[in-house]
This record gives sequence, structure tokens and C-alpha cells, in this order.
Amino acid sequence: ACNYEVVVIGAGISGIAAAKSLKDSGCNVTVLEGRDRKGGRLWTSTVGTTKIDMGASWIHGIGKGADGLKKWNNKFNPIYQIARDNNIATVSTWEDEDNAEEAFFWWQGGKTSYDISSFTENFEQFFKDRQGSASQTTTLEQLFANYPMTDNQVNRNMKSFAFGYLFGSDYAADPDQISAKYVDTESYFKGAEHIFPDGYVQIPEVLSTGTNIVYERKVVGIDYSGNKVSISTQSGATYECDKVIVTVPLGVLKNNIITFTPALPSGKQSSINSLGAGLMDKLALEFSSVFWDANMDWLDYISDGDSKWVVTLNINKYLQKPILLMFNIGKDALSFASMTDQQVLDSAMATLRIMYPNAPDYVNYKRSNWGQDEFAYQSYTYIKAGATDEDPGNIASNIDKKVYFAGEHTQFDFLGTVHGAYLSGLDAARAISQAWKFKAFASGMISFLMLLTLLF
Ligand SMILES: Cc1cc2nc3c(=O)[nH]c(=O)nc-3n(C[C@H](O)[C@H](O)[C@H](O)COP(=O)(O)OP(=O)(O)OC[C@H]3O[C@@H](n4cnc5c(N)ncnc54)[C@H](O)[C@@H]3O)c2cc1C
Repeated sequence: ACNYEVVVIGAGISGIAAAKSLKDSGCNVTVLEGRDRKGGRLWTSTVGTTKIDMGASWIHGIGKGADGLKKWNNKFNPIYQIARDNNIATVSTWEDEDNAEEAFFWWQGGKTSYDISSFTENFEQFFKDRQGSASQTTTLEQLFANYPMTDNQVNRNMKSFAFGYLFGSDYAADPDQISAKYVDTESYFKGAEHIFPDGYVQIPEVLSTGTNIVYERKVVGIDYSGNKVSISTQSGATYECDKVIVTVPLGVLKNNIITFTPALPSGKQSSINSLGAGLMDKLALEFSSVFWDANMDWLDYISDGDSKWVVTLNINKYLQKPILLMFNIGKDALSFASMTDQQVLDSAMATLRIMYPNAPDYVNYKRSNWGQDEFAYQSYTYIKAGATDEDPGNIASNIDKKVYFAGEHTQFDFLGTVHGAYLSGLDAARAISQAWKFKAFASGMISFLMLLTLLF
């Protein structure tokens, strides 16, 4: 069996997946987690008395099968498989996102009379026709530089809405950042999109039973210059191990929160610099009753001059609670990051009252602020203009079979998702178990050869 001491940094889904797999192989595993809770960007919180996910909400496609990846033929999304195996309830929000029910509102007040679907269909078609001409450094905005439209306020606002609505939520970023070349080139699980009525955190909870997680251990240094890896934490506690798996988010790596000794190889560092740490924030508002279009999934808002509060999810449709979940993306999310809760709430309520002039006051709220979160500094990763689909794999590659990496940002196929993060954790664990299997085989061979020498 495995005789390594392994430290996993981070009790998000990737770290917990890696720890479980290695523990099951007999390794001695300790997980060091900076926060006082597990799950990382799976954060089931509450608004009033209702559980609400302020990090990931969806299993993006329960399966079976994933586009372009044969190995998933006939298989469920691994997160859905875990939910099924453990009787964790999930609820479908829609079979296909294109079929979600939507109402469109605009800055002039109430529902828009504008033909939104013609605009967004033309916009998408324009993108498809030109994506082939995009180079590695072409931004989505540059690809649309010659988009044919009369320059007036309505069209300008429609264009900025279309960017947020069609691409922003997928990549948690703005059109002047997203690489046009890589839009829609990652793989998607087929099937309906599901959420967890009792919270996504149930997944890391069932996977981490019996795992040794030490909380409030913010890692600040990893020294891998010797035979053993030495890990230092902000609290002063240090840990020694044979192998470490670093699962901290890309945003944490970009901010150099952890000092690596020696410094990370330049190729890996440049991939860390190149990828985009996308930002998407949520505001959950609970009301005393539903005043909005109860049959809609999404309430979409075309604002004047930016894309603030571009999409709002009607939670009532799935959980039968009078709750709206409002979203901001990229620079709009960033513009709220340093504001007080009251300022954010004022902005949200002002927008809701443009959409529904008689909207009453909220009774409870919960806000995420992932950009200011010292254990994330981001929401999810995207291919930024200048980066390539090889950058996530460059980050994943191990250093000297001592320092391994996992996390949603370390695999391209399902970049930015929970299932991608989960699978990356299993990959890192597999790479370590290959190392001990090889070591066991090599020492077996040496003993065998010594025995032969003694006999003859
Ligand atoms: C608002 C939002 C919405 C999302 N929506 C979806 C969705 O609907 N569907 C989907 O599939 N994905 C979604 N995602 C993405 C998904 O949540 C992530 O891809 C996934 O959870 C990442 O898992 P991870 O293990 O890679 O990272 P994390 O969950 O971030 O885990 C890393 C862990 O490391 C810890 N850590 C960080 N720094 C340190 C340190 N210095 N020392 C010790 N510990 C540290 C963190 O606290 C964290 O627990 C969303 C994310 C956000 C933020």
C-alpha cells in the first residue's frame, strides 16, 4: 500500500476528491484548509431560513455523455453520479438552457418591446461566422469590432447586453478579456441542468467522511528544495510531507499568496499569468411574496451603459420560496466588490423597480463577494485572450514528483466547473499513486535481483 505522507492544500471539491482517493489507497493524507468550512467555491449559505448556494449552483448537464469526449459515453456527470449514489436530491431547472423561460426588461422601464431574440440570434451567427478568423490574442470585443448596426443608444445597450447574456455567464468575464478563439471549445455534459434544494455542500460532505481536514490553516509557503516538502502556514504551524497537492484557486496563485521555494518553473508561472480568473457574484433577495413573473426561469435586464444585474434567476420556480438570485459579471461584479452591502442592495432594488415598479422591499438578503475573498480572488477560470487550451494542463503538471496541482483551472475539458475540479483532483491522486506503484515495483525488482545474487 501507499506509504506516502501527502498534504492536500484546500478542502474544495478537487482537494476532497484527491484526498479521498489517496486515503482509499492507504496514503496518510492531511488536508489543510484556510477557511473554517469545507467546499471552497461550493458555499451553501442561507437567506432567511432557506439554503442557498452562493458559489456553484448547477450540475452543468447530468449526462449521460459529454460532447466530443468518448470516455463519457453512456456515463452520468460524475457529480450527478455521486448525488445518485448517496440519495442527495437534485431538481432540474431546464432540459436545455436554450429552452429556459425568460422575460426581458430594459432601462426604459418594464418589459422591452424590442425584438431581443432577433438581435441575439444575429449576434451569435456573426460570432459563428467569424470565430475561425480569431487568432490566439483576439478578444471577443475585437471579433465584434465591425458588427453591423446603426450606432444609437438602443443598439449600443443591446450589444453590451448580448455580450453579458450570451458569453458573460459562461466565462464570468467581459468581451475585452475573453479569447474569441476558445469560446465554446470546452466540453459540455449533455442532459438537463440540476440544482441542489438542500445545497451543493452535500457533495463535498459525503466525499470527505473520515478525511483529516485541518481548518483555518492558511498556507503561505511551500519549500520543495529538499527530499521532503515543507509547508508553512500563517498561524505558524508547519507540516512536512512527501507529496503535496496544491488546489488553491487560480486567483490565489496569481496573487502570490503562497511563496514557492524554489520559485515555480517559468512555463507554469506564465500559464498562471495568462489564464483569466473570472468573476461572477450573486445577490440573493428574499421577499414576503412573489411579485414577479412566476412562470419564468430568468428575468433578463438590458441596462443603460453597462451590464449590471444582467440576469436574475427565479428561485421560486424550483424551491417554492419567494427568492430572486441576481448576478453580476466581470467589471460590473468588480465595481460592486468594494461597495457596502447597502450600496449593492440599493443598486439591485433600483433595478428591480425599473423592471417591476411596485416591487416591495426585500426581507432578507445574502451577498457573495468572491473578488475580495482571500481564499478565491475569483469565481471561475476562463481562457483569456493570449492564453491557450494548454495552459490548464501546464499548471497541472507536477514538479519533481513532489508538488502536484489540481483545481478547476488545471484541466481544459471542463474548465471552470465543479465536475472539472472533481476530475482534476482524481487525476492528481492517480499521478501520485502511479509514483508509489512504480516505487514499489522498483524496490521489488531490487530485492529480487539481490536474492538472485545471493543464490548464484
Ligand atoms: C458564484 C459562482 C458560481 C458558480 N457556478 C457554477 C455552477 O453553477 N456549476 C459549476 O459546475 N461550477 C460553478 N462554479 C465554479 C465551481 O464552483 C468551481 O469550479 C469549483 O467549485 C472549484 O473547485 P476547486 O476545488 O478547484 O476550488 P475551491 O472550491 O476554491 O477549493 C480550493 C480551496 O482552497 C482553499 N484555499 C485557498 N487558499 C488557501 C490557502 N492559502 N491555504 C489553505 N487553503 C486555501 C479555499 O478556501 C478552498 O476551500 C461557480 C463558482 C462561483 C464562485
